[in-house]
Amino acid sequence: MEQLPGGRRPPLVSTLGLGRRSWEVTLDEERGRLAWRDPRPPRRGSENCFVPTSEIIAVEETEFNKKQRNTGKWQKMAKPHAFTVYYVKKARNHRWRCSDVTFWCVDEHLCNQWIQALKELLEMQKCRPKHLLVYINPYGGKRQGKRIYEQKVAPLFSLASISTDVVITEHANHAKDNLFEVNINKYDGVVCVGGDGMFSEVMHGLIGRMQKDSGIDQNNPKAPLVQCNIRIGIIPAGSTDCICYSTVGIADPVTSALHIIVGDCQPLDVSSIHHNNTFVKYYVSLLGYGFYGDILKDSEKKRWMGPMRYDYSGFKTFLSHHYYEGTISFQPAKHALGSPRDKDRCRTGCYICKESEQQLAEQHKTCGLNHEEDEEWKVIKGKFLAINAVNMSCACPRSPKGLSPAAHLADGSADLILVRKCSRFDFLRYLVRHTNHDDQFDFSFVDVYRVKSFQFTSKLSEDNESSVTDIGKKRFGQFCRDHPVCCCNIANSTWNCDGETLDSSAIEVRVHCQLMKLFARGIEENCKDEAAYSHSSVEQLL
Ligand SMILES: CCCCCCCCCCCCC/C=C/[C@@H](O)[C@H](COP(=O)(O)O)NC(C)=O
Ligand SMILES: Nc1ncnc2c1ncn2[C@@H]1O[C@H](COP(=O)(O)OP(=O)(O)O)[C@@H](O)[C@H]1O
Ligand SMILES: [Ca+2]
Repeated sequence: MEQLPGGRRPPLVSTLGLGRRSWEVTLDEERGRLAWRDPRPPRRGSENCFVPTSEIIAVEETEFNKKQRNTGKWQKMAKPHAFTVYYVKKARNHRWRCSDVTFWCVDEHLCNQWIQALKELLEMQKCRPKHLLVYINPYGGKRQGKRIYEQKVAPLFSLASISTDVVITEHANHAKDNLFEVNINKYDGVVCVGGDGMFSEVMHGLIGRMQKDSGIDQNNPKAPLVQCNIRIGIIPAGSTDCICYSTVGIADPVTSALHIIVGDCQPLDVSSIHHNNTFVKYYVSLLGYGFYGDILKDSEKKRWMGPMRYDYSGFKTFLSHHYYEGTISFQPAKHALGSPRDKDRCRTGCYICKESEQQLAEQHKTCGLNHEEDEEWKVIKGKFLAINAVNMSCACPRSPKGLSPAAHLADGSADLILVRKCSRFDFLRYLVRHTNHDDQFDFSFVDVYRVKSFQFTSKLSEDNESSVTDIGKKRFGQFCRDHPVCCCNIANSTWNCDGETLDSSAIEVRVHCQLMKLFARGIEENCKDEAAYSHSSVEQLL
């Protein structure tokens, strides 16, 4: 076929059958779309449809079955030839579905020409994965991971000619350990079926593997980490599914599978946590001390309850109303363009994240020569009900705009939210704002900072370093747990790190801009959704 300058072919235009009518069908490589138009004069009910070629899932030759042939004018005609195009259909609230359209014509050659052209176009989409490594946590969320993958995801992968190696995990850390052993170069991506904890495991495997292969010591908190270019896809089958929801806009297995198939790519900030120059963990969504740490610790004992455990432990933790004393020091993220109180949200193609990407590229050119150490540290001492450091909005079905609605996925910063000691009623007002449109930071007892690194030491560990003996410490802790009404918890809280608990309370955290990539495109700007969240009854009471 003749080619236009730049190697592109002229549009392919044919009159093809769709249902009982003839349509004008155009495959326009330059505009990147497949369109079909009812050529009759416009009247009510006549339609124009188009699909971006980047959102075509597959094309297949279709056998006309007897039933179709026996209806209407088929009987009088020579055997029609047909092909079906499977494509992404965007529904409400960021949900994607696989839709299809079947075109037919009598000319076999024309039909083959269409199939060939569409297949070549799909071949040209180099960002699409062909071979994936899949890890399924069969015990995540409502224990439906295996069923969700087999029934909803595997058929779509096979339709899109993606081959897979599937590992059903047998124990915690199975996926992580496996990622250190496999021939990772064989794959175009890794898929995890599970919740935030399962994602975290896969991410640790991949980032750890990359650093090991490059000879980077993860225990060095200042080591410039090597970016991980193998994308991770998340099929949500967990309890909170915050990472999936915050990067796609919905926690829906079919939607996520389709983002993987079309080869979307969303860079993501990852923060590293160290304690005494020893690597502890990475995280991408929430690192929470106090309220969210206590919920997680209590809920681990109630895993049998499934996702409900968070409601149970949430209520219990709210009533206990413990606050914790400590010191936070942080370096403000001066490089970042946005602020946590911005009205604008991080959406697909976010310019603030793009700006950070450019800064990062510049930094790589100068071999990472920045003088972070010289930059100012701010120090805050206080009594806190919650300390939440979020790398992304942390939107999830329970909190549709998240803990920091204006946080960015890939700007190299985290939002540090400090909720100081306040009354139970005020803390409830704050929590309710996780679920409605009101500003969560508009309280005298809540402070928020956009940071690139921070450190925390609890009052208890500060004191320990100087005087109290281990035995005395334990007794003191015990004493206050026996008198929960006093709320002044002498014991430490626990850090909730992407849904996993940490052993140490004193930590050092650094944001690594765009350290990894997901099969996602961020949340798309879309006016027909963002439907008003159902207002909770609690909200109406306040
Ligand atoms: C009275 C109104 C109370 C409203 C409470 C709103 C709760 C909003 C919860 C937002 C939590 C987002 C942060 C996500 C954390 C996940 O990494 C973690 C682990 O998720 P996983 O179990 O692995 O899916 N889940 C929790 C609850 O800590
Ligand atoms: N086969 C397994 N048995 C037990 N635990 C597992 C298994 N596979 C993964 N895990 C662990 O289960 C934890 C929670 O998994 P996740 O999928 O996040 O579910 P949930 O969202 O319900 O917490 C993760 O920390 C992961 O390491
Ligand atoms: Ca960020």
